[in-house]
Amino acid sequence: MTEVQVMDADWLEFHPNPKKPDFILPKGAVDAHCHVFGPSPEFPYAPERKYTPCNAGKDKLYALRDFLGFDKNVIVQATCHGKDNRAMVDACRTAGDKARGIASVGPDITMDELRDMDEAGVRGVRFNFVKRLVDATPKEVFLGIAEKIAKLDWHIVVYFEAADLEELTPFLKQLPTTIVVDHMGRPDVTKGVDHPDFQRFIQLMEDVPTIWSKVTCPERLTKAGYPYDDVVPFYQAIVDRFDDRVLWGTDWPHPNMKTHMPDDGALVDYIPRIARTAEQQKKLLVDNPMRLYWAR
Ligand SMILES: O=C(O)/C=C(\CC(=O)C(=O)O)C(=O)O
Repeated sequence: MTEVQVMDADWLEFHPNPKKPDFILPKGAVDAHCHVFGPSPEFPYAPERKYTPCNAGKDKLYALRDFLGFDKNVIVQATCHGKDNRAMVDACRTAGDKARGIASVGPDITMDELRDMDEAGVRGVRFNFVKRLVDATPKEVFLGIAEKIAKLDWHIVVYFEAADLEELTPFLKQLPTTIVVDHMGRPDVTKGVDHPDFQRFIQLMEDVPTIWSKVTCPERLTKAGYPYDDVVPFYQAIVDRFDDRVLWGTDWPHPNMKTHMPDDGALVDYIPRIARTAEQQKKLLVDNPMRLYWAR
């Protein structure tokens, strides 16, 4: 019998009717960080998951894409689906050239399986180090996966929290591909841009020209709450230095938000505070994601 997977009691569902953004996105803009959840039971959540979300399938994602004015999506495998990439791959196939994917795979993945995903639009894997989301994976396992995916010219998305960066740095420097760091490595924004923890991240991007950053998730990083003023200097510090290596995304459907659910239209309106010039905005929303995900 199919198990009914009920969302967690404290789960916050995505915004039911976001505002139409005032900020007009440049033509061809890419939402380069979002997820699909299920829908279960068609795409069941993984037994090893740490949370059970609401269903948030491809149809809803693509309706939001069109409503906000985006042209394309990059769909990142969320941990609630473990290493079962079917929902994400199905969403990519449905969107055709309008979506790319980031998978989560184990060490036993074969080159044939990777090639199948590549044909569907997958262009990378995600290594997750956030302890509340996943059980730890040995670094040698990640290095083995990195060697395989490098053959397909994929890249690696890494998700970690600021406190873990120092320990992770030698590992990141060993990875053979481009690396994209989720949400600027999740700085503690109460410490300020000049704190050694955030300066360490800036220094890493200075030292390693293949490291990119997503300038995403003010709703997650803020301590002050909406309109997320406290996160603005962090984004500007990264975008002003590395405007060729930054990506932006909604993070829809906003997993594990506990304080509030952001309005996706208001998140789009926040973009001009992250990237202040039209040139920076075009790089962030069009040129950079196109170079990384749509080169072929
Ligand atoms: O959207 C995100 O990046 C953030 C997540 C969830 C997540 O990534 C996952 O489950 O894979 C989080 O911080 O809870």
